[in-house]
Amino acid sequence: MISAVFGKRRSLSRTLTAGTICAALISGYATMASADDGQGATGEAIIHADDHPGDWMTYGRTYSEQRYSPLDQINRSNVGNLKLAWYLDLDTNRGQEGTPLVVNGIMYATTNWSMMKAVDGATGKLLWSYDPRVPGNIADKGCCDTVNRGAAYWNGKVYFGTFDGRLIALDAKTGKLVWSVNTIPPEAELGKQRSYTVDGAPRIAKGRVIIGNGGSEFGARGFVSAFDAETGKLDWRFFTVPNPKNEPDHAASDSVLMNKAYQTWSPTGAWTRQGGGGTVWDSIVYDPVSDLVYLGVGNGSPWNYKYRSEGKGDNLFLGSIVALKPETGEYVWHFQETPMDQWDFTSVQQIMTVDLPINGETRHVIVHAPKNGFFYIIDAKTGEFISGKNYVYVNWASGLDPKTGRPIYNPDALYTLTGKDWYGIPGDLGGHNFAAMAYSPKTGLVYIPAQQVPFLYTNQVGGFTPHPDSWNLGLDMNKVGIPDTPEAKQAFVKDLKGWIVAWDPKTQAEAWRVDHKGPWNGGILATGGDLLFQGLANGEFHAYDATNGSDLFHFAADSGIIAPPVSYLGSDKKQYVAVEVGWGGIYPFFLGGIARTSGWTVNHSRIIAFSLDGKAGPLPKQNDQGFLPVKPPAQFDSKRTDNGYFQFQTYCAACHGDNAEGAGVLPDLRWSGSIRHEDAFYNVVGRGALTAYGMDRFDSSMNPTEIEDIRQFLIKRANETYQREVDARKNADGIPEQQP
Ligand SMILES: O=C(O)c1cc(C(=O)O)c2c(n1)C(=O)C(=O)c1cc(C(=O)O)[nH]c1-2
Ligand SMILES: [Ca+2]
Repeated sequence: MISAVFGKRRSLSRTLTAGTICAALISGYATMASADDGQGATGEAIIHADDHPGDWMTYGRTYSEQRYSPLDQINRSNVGNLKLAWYLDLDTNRGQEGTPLVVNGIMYATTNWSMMKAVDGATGKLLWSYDPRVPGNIADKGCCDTVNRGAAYWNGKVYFGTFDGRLIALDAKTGKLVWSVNTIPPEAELGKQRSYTVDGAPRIAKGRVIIGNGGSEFGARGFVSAFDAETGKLDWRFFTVPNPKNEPDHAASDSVLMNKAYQTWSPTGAWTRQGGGGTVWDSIVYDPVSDLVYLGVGNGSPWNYKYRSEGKGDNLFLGSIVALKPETGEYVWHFQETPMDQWDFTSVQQIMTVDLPINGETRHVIVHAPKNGFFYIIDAKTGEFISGKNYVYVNWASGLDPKTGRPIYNPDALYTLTGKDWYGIPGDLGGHNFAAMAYSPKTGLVYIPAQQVPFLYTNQVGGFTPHPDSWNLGLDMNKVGIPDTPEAKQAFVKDLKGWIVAWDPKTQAEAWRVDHKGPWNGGILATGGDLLFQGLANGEFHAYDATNGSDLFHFAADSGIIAPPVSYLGSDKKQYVAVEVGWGGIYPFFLGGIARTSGWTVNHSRIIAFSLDGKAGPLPKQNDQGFLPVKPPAQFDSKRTDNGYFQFQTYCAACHGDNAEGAGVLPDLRWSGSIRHEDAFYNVVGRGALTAYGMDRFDSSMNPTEIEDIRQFLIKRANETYQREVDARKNADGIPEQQP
């Protein structure tokens, strides 16, 4: 890829060699004049990332987002001696999903609640931090924890999105604000059913900062915006689903939406009120070889295809990769992986470009492992489907049409059309979610943090009824949870799996795998030392042999890890491997107690960094008991608990856990002091006593009787589960016995 870029830009390489770019960066002349091809000095430095492999300048290290570091001081023969070099405690104990950037030895890490920390990569010393003060009451405007996946670097500035929709540029040296813009235009905010949050990392192409958003579980119409990196001025915007009236938005997407996409939706489905979805909440990739920006487009809103689009049409561009021109946002091509989405099958998962030998020629391709469970190889220039094969077990499709790549549906999986429940694999969390995969050019393998988490899709009966302040899926929220019987739980837990698939894209087959305890493990880093690094849900950090998966090193990080590691050189020229530690994201939030089966840890969020001569370990011992069961009030009103369950599953479960069992990130409401008194509970849930901590007030979505019903339900659940939770604290793993 590098040679392809160099070949194309010979004029540039004459005037500005990779060496001078690197030297310019290191001596701080990052503001040097842009090169003539519009990439700018930072763009060239990212394109030539392998000339300064000690940096990690963009989300996936290179524009190809392979998450491969050529560094090899740490390798298979010495990784067994890896030691903790430093750790930095974070000020939020929630899910940490960030990929830190490293430029000239300085780490820029974003953390939960959209905070940014600049840290000396060799010592862990905090240089500055920035808190954009996201209001606590908007945590429930996003589906999946107030996470943040990372930053972008350009020309002496660092950029990141905030959960309340801002894009912020800071001076990389001082942490001072340079500019801040609201990325959500007023016309997109259509009341309480529409909800936008920003938790993905921005990417920068040719001086434009491109950022998307999330919200399709509530009601949202997806779009990305490109802002001038220097000024923050809006350059272009691209909506991923049509305007409900098929009118121009005066955006870059107008022509393709009106001429191509609108016809793939029914004119009067619920999408016209609910936005249609298609949020671009994770992957946005610029490929300098094809000179295109790729968007990974998300699921439909509402999920229910029968309600959303009256069961008609493919619903472009849901579940698609869309390619745009970086300068204008003009549409170039698309490839739809999941037509007629009704499973939350987002295609936002990391888009990676590689050069692969295919039928005797080297082709520059996109490789993609979206939620739907298939591994796709697509021509990066044209979007032509080359091949696809399932990388996990799937039951919704028997395969892909070899010519078009369209899924061959299992008719039973189309549950909104059959009207019958569907136990889908993958489920809504996908065969692979945001946890990044990696590719090693040395082994030719793609390493996917794969998982199996089934989901019972059940239609909402009686038509689509949206609720403000709640997920609006068109599904029956009373049914999507797991019944609290040993049989139901055991059957479900038996189907939960998490592992690394080492996937050979040349043969479209699994080469080998490494099994984990359960789903929801961290992203993967591959290195020139023939190593893979991955943190696990059970709080361990591992190094594996990239050629065969042998486990070569592990470290007790004490808290679940979901973020991807990075590797870099510190100012001392030593190789470090670092990762953010912190259990959270949607799996423990929504699945609650069930998620504990991946490994039960108490969340102490940190950044940890390793080197061969580190002297900081092991980590200090901390409370590993978590929220301890408290004997609940004995009395509850059993006439109110059914409605309490319905209200809980509708408004509370997505953060506090299915059926009121927590997984240790947010308070486990069964043991909360506030369930002891009606007023105390109403003060929190109805009047917002804890908004500063992320707990919104719900008095505009529920009346006091409904809120009291929830309290009665919580007391019932606390009584049902108290003894088994007390007993579980005596087990080695803290998981109640009947959950094997
Ligand atoms: O449809 C959306 O807009 C949207 C947004 C997000 C998000 O912003 O984090 C997630 C999802 N969907 C989603 O489907 C999903 O599985 C998911 C997991 C996570 C996470 O960070 O744990 N976010 C999201
Ligand atoms: Ca989604």
